[in-house]
Amino acid sequence: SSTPVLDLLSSMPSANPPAAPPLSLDTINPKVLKCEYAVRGEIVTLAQRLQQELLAKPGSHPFDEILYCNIGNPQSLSQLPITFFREVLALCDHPAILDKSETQGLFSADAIERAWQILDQIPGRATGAYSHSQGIKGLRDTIAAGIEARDGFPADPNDIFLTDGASPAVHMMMQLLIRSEKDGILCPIPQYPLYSASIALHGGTLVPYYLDEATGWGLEVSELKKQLDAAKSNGITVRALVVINPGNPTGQVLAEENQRGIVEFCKKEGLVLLADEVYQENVYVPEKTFHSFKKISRSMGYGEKDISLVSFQSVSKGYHGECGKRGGYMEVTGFSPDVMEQIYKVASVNLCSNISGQILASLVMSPPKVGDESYESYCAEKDGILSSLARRAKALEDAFDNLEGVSCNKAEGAMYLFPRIHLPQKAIKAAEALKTAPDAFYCHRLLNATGIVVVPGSGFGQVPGTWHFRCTILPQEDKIPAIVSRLTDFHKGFMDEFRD
Ligand SMILES: Cc1ncc(COP(=O)(O)O)c(CN[C@@H]2CONC2=O)c1O
Repeated sequence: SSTPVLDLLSSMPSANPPAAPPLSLDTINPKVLKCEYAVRGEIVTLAQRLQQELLAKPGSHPFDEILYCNIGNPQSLSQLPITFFREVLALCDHPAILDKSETQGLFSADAIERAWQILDQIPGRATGAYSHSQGIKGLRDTIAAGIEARDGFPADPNDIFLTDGASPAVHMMMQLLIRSEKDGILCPIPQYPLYSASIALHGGTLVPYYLDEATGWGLEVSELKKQLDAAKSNGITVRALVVINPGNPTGQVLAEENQRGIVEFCKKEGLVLLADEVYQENVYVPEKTFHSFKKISRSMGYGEKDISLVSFQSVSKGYHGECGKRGGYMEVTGFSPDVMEQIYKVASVNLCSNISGQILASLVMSPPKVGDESYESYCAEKDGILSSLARRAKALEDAFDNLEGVSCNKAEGAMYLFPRIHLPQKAIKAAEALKTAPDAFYCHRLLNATGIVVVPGSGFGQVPGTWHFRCTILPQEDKIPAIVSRLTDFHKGFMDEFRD
């Protein structure tokens, strides 16, 4: 029966409904409030303010420039992009010049050939069009071939999702895995705070496992088991294990045997292994080699039916450092077809990732080969960047190690150093008086005295009672001596002021 008119009228909104209260911290999603991302936290905000003050009033601070050592953003610190990659990108984005005779003189023959090859894989040769939601199939074929060449085991292009950097891929997996706060994700401590932020945003629980600083940030399977059992006893269902290899902020490169133990652990406990491998090209010590978890698991005889493994890659790191191009992928293996369909559905909500990032991801996984015209120049650029990063890592590691009360593990890989600072009680009390973490207090004082921006260890997590900060190895080599002397002078003054 129809609803009586009176009911309809009473249910009609009144002519002047009360204005909705303006949004406040009390009325936004509490998961957003809980989320934190220290890499661009309040130290960086202060640095940006100081930078404005220096611009407005040169000489207003005891330094003439801000040195951003807080973020792994190589090209913001003058690192040059790889010529071949940029040639291909430019040609793909303006195909009209491909046919011009003068182009032959401006671009390498193999870049022109690669651009044609890529454009032939894009419907309508239009880099301005939406692509397949997993990314252009031809580029996924290239990336799969690159993974196979790296690992020696098959890779399926249909397992690859091209994303706007690794970050959205991580968010997608957290969205898939976390059903409530009762779902936990095992994360390393110290960790890259994308993970703690994403888990918070998706309403899950971060289950910490501590890397062992005394053994060069070793990852002990016994620690994984201990933390897993503790979480279970608190009613948490642990869904996945995050491993960052090479590590951020810790810089360690896992030994193969350690990786095998981790794969066994995930298989035995039924955990999805989330392998963050964005620094796979950043290994600086001869005694370590990067092995993907895909390669390790397959070499143990574990296939699709034995372990669920998601591997993340990015164009932001390595020797290419193309952070702003927002390229990357996740290779999703060991999931059932119907779950893969759900992941595809979520990817399709964002339509597709940006095409430049997709092209770049394919170039990173299939760079110039022996015999290509660009091969020698490509190798010179790549080796030049990586050997310089290795020298900078060593120089800064030695500098930190020479500071009173500071110890610094070797940066075997990645782009960071994470020195431990043994702060005097006087400094800790001074920090407490300011209601700030002791390492944040140190970083603030460092910034105000030298213009050097580093991130407090509390932004990555650390064993309670220990204090660290993270410094990138990215400032150009000619700036390293000035950084070292500024840092050393500051630290001496700080310790003179607060020594117990
Ligand atoms: C371990 C790790 N995973 C994923 C990402 C995300 O990379 P995308 O650019 O591909 O999204 C980063 C970025 N590194 C951050 C950014 O700079 N400094 C850092 O610690 C990272 O360090």
